[in-house]
Amino acid sequence: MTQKIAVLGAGSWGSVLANLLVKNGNDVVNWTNMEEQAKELNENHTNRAYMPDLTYDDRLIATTDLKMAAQDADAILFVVPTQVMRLVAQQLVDVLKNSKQKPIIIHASKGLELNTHKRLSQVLSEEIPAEYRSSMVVLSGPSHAEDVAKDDLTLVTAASSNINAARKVQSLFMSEHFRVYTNDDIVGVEMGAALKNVIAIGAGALHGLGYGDDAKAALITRGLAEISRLGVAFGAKPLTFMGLSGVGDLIVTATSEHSRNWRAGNELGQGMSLKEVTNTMGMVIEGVPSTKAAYELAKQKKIEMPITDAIYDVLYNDKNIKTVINGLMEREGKAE
Ligand SMILES: NC(=O)C1=CN([C@@H]2O[C@H](COP(=O)(O)OP(=O)(O)OC[C@H]3O[C@@H](n4cnc5c(N)ncnc54)[C@H](OP(=O)(O)O)[C@@H]3O)[C@@H](O)[C@H]2O)C=CC1
Ligand SMILES: O=C(CO)COP(=O)(O)O
Repeated sequence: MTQKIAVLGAGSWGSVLANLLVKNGNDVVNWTNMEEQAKELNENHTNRAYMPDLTYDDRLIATTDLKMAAQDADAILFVVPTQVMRLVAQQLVDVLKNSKQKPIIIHASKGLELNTHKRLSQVLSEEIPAEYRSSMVVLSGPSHAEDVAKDDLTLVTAASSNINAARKVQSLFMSEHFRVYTNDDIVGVEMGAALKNVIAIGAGALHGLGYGDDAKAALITRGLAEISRLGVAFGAKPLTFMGLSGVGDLIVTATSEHSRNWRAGNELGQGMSLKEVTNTMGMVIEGVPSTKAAYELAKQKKIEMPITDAIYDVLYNDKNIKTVINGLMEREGKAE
């Protein structure tokens, strides 16, 4: 049965997921806060600032009217940057109060909220009262908008404590190019998603400085150990970090030139300042705020995260990258 789906956020990932959902036969409205962007998507079927090479399906409708997008929707997919998720959820509540049904709330963003350190499903649950939603599902995994836009092959995870809701989301997104697994560990999936961006900045920096494959493999492996340690301290299942939303997403983000986090690290490694990097990226670099949130969470829980500490020092204390790498290598010998 055709489902009415609102996709909130029309950046690279939001617009490409909206396009996928349309191609899967759903009625999809993509909400953006920019009039010009909605007009471009509706009239030219392009979104040049974010996905310059893609022509979108002409059945995709874009709007700046949140009520038109989300009222009476079967599912609402949030794909806005982490730090504005709460704001957008607050805007949505009035629309939901007047809706005839309770939608499934899904998000596909990756990060931790600054100050509260909360996961995004926690933020959404706090802002959207349970009486206005049916369930909460997280979509995550190794998935670059650039690859999905080309109908390359992508495999992700739909995580929820409500397995029926995860299955419903699985069926909404599955296509011959896009395969979805279900998972019941929402904590592990969200922690893996947020923390891999931190390690990807480090991997990009190693590349920018000219380090070789051994160094990158070591960073990814020891980075995964840190991600798992912090995630497990918050109740995640250790095995989740071995799956698509864990090591899978870490591999793609820490090695792909499509990754904004990897590219940010690469530019830092080549000597650009963080300000220059963020000003020129034109898209959200989630790993920057998530590094701060992860650093503070680790301190709170007394979890040892030397790589995260080192990346925090580079981003927030203006430390030299080579100096922090030397510091990591000179730590006392340990058992793996
Ligand atoms: N790109 C990808 O391949 C993937 C991204 N993700 C995740 O998806 C999330 C979104 O990323 P992505 O699409 O890449 O980001 P982009 O930077 O491409 O797009 C984000 C969009 O959100 C808009 N936005 C910012 N603030 C608001 C607001 N208050 N209300 C409405 N819209 C707003 C931005 O507008 P403006 O530019 O004007 O600020 C922009 O259009 C991130 O958490 C990311 O980690 C996950 C998997 C893959
Ligand atoms: O999450 C992603 C790939 O799975 C996208 O990562 P970037 O935000 O670094 O581009």
